[in-house]
Amino acid sequence: MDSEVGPLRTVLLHRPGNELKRLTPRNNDQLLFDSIPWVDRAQQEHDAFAEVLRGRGVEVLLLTDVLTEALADARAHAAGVHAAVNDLRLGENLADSLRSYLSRVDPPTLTEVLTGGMTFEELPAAEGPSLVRKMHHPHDFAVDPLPNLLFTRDSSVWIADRVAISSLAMPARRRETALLDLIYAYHPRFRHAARAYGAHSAPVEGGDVMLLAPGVLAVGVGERTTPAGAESLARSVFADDLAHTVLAVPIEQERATMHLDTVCTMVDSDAVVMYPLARDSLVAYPMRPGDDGSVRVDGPEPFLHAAAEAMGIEKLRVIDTGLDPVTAEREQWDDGNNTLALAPGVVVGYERNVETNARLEEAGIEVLAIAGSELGSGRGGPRCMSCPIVRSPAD
Ligand SMILES: NC(=O)NCCC[C@H](N)C(=O)O
Repeated sequence: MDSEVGPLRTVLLHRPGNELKRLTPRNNDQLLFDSIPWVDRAQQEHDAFAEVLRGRGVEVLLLTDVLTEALADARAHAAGVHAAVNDLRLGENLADSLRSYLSRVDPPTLTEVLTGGMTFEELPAAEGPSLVRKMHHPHDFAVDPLPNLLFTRDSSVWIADRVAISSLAMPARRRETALLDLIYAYHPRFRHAARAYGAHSAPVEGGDVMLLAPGVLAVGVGERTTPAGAESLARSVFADDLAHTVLAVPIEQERATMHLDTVCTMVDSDAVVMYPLARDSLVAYPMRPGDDGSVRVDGPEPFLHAAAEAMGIEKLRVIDTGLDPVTAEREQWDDGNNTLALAPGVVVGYERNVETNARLEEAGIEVLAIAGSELGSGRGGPRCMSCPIVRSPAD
């Protein structure tokens, strides 16, 4: 897979489950949601999203299915138990008894605990007294839920035939990495996939990584991906000969622009949709392989110019969303720029971004509009909710 827009063949999604039912007004900020989603409706919206993809011939893999399949391997099961139990939170005794309980549950039950978490009152009955159990509120989490699994884009990234497990920046998301690691290490379909980059390196999140063209990557650097993360990703893809240029693109360190794909996504082989305010201000630091495994850095220079040059095209077209600043800001917040390309010139977008979608259509881009009133409460659109695994070449 070497582009953002080549016909999408296989994608990894996560149908939201019980982990969303754990969100309350007290924990939603920490768990990176802006409101409390209506879970049944979020599931309906997600099912409709998956149907749109299947209707266009895309094979949809669901994260809980592949996780459960992977957990059938005893080594994966042990790794899953290890990932669920936090000794520092539970203390030695409770941690041991939870480990011993989980090591006996079947794969679907372990998947449920790993994704939906477990509260202290849901812990298996205790054998002896435990200060930890006594002093925690019954609704405290013994195992944290992972509501942001929904955004499969961020936790792993396929570059050519290699998979990079992200190193996630926010504490609420860090354990996602362990689940993806387990899927790619033990699922029969993936266990031979070669790795790029690594989960224990400096933070890089998939929403910041864009495959602009074969051999050319852009990496947003801001609230999530750090300069060190972008540099080591570049080093890793250069060493594996997966890219000749990586553009590090600084973005505002704010919630509204947490990833590069919140302000810019590709809609055609030579075109992007971009938040109007970013259009003239985005810059790039081009990185190229230097001598002896070093990374050469140039710039900063205007992003659009650096991207076109690295892609070997005359110009990277920006679809003019022509919006007034208030509409632009509203639709950016609602993931108007966060489209998922199914093929060159065909994208999925949230229906609520009426103006952005209209401008895309006027520019000849087909927009498959989906409902996202509940899905969007975690601040992510169709690109965030999808991890492409296989795309055909764009041309
Ligand atoms: N690529 C993306 O922009 N993903 C959206 C992630 C939203 C999630 N609530 C987060 O804050 O990480």
